[in-house]
Amino acid sequence: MSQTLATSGTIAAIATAIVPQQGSVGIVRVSGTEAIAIAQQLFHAPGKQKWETHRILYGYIRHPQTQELIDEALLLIMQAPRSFTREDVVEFHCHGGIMAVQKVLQLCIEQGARLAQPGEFTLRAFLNGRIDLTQAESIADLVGAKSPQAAQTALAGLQGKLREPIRQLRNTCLDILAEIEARIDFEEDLPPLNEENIQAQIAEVTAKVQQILATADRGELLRTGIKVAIVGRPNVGKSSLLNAWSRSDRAIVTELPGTTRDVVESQLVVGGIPVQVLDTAGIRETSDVVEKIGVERSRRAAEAADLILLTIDAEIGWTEAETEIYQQVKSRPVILVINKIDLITENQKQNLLTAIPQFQFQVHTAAALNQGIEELETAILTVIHAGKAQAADLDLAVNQRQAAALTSAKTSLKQVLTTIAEQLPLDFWTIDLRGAIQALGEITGEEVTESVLDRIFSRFCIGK
Ligand SMILES: Nc1nc2c(c(=O)[nH]1)N(C=O)[C@@H](CNc1ccc(C(=O)N[C@@H](CCC(=O)O)C(=O)O)cc1)CN2
Ligand SMILES: Nc1nc2c(ncn2[C@@H]2O[C@H](COP(=O)(O)OP(=O)(O)OP(=O)(O)O)[C@@H](O)[C@H]2O)c(=O)[nH]1
Ligand SMILES: [Mg+2]
Repeated sequence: MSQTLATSGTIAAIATAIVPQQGSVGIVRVSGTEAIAIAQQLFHAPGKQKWETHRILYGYIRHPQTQELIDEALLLIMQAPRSFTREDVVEFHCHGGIMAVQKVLQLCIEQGARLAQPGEFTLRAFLNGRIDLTQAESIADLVGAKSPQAAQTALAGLQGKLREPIRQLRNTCLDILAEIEARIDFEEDLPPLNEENIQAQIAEVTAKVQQILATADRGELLRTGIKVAIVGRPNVGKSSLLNAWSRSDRAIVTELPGTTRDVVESQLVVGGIPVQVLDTAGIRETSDVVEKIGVERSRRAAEAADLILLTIDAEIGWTEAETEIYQQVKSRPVILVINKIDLITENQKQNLLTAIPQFQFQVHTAAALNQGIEELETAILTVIHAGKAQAADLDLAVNQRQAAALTSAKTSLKQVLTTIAEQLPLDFWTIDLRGAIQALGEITGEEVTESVLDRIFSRFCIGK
C-alpha cells in the first residue's frame, strides 16, 4: 500500500489466479463510485435485462470506441453498501486464461479505474467497517492455507471467532477504566471502589488473554508449516521414502547409489500441518562433479530444515558414514529412520537395535513396500508438538502480530494488579489499563497505526 492509507478512487484488478494451468473462468473486479458507469461503457446486455443490484447480466464486453468484441461474459452488480467493500462493485466473469481478463482490466483502467494495490479491496472492507482486522488477516490466511485444518481455522477467524472474545475483553477493560476514572473525577459523590472485584475482573481477563495466547504455536504451525529433510547415505531408500509418503513416484528410485542429484520437494499435510518434504542426494565423498553439487545441496537443505529424517539401511546398520552425517545435522531435531526393515529377521533387528546409537525418536520403515509411514507421521507430530503449548479446544489460532499484542496486554494487566496490590494512587492503575486496552485494540484494528495496516495489507495478493 501507499504511505497514506487514503484509499480513494475506483479500483480494478484481476481477482482470479493467473497461472499456467488456466482456470475456465477469470474475474475482473471493480470497486468504487465509478464501477457501475465503467461497466455500462463496456458491457452490453441484450434484451430486457435490468441493471439492478445483486443481479447477473449476460452479454458481451466490447471496446467502447471501436466496438471490437472482447469477450462473451457475465456481469455481477453489487451496489453499495451491499458488497464486500461496501462500495459499488462490479465483476466481469470472463473466459479463463489471461487474454480476456487482461484486456478487460486494461479497458477498465482506460475508463477511469486504477489498478488496485495488493489487499486494497479487503482494506476497503476493513476501513468501511464490514470486517475487523482479525477477519482481514483471516482472509489472507484462508487464501494461503496449505491444509484443510489451516483453512478451517482461518474460516473461524473470518466468522469472528477471534474478534468477539477480544472485543469482549477490551470492553471489560474499558468498563473497569470508566469505573476507576469516575472515582478520580468525582471521588466524593461515589461509593468507594470495590478493589477486590476489580482485581478479580482483571485476573479473569488476564487468564482469558493467556488462553488465547496459547493458540499461537498452533497458528504458526498451521500457517507456515514445517520443512523436513530426508538425509542419509546413498541408496538407503530416501527417495523411496518420499514416494511412499507422498503416494507418488515424485522421485527417481534405482538400485544405483547416487541416483538423486538435486533436492526433490513434495508438499504434504501431516495431522493438519503443512509439511514440505525434501528428498536429498545421498551424502558421500565423490569425484563426480554433478553428484558433488548434489551433496552440497543436501547439506544446505538439511540446514534449512526444521526436522531431519536421518535414514539408514537396516541391512547395513550404522557406520562411520552415519556418524559423519549425524555430526552435520545434530543441531536440529532428528528422527532415525531404519529403512529396508523387511530385509532383516526379528533376531537381526534386535542385534541392530543394540548396536546403533540410541535415538529418542526412531521408526522402522519398508519404504519400497509402503510400510511404516503412519509410524513416521506419529513420530513427527510428537517431535513438533514437544515443548509447544497445547491450545485448549479453541478452534482459533493467533498469528505472531496478534500474539505480540496479547503478550503486551498480559504484561500491562499484570502490572495493574501489582499497582493495586501496592496501593498506588488510582492514576497509576489507569496507565497500565490503558496499555492493555491499546494492545487489544491493535488486534481488532480499533487502535492501529497506519504502518501496521500497511504491513498487513501489503502481504495480500493483488485482487484480494
Ligand atoms: N465472485 C466473488 N466471489 C467471492 C467474493 C467476491 O468478492 N466475488 N468474495 C469476496 O472476497 C468472497 C465472498 N465474500 C463476500 C462477502 C460479502 C459480500 C457482500 O455483498 N456483503 C454484503 C451483504 C449482501 C447482502 O446482504 O445481500 C454486506 O455485508 O453488506 C459479498 C461477498 C468469496 N467469493
Ligand atoms: N527391500 C527394500 N528395498 C528398498 C526399500 N527402500 C528402498 N529400497 C530399494 O533401495 C534402492 C535405493 O532406493 P532409493 O530410494 O533410490 O535410495 P536413495 O536413498 O534415494 O538413494 P540415492 O538417491 O542414491 O541417495 C532401490 O532399489 C529401492 O527399491 C525397502 O524398504 N525395502
Ligand atoms: Mg534418492
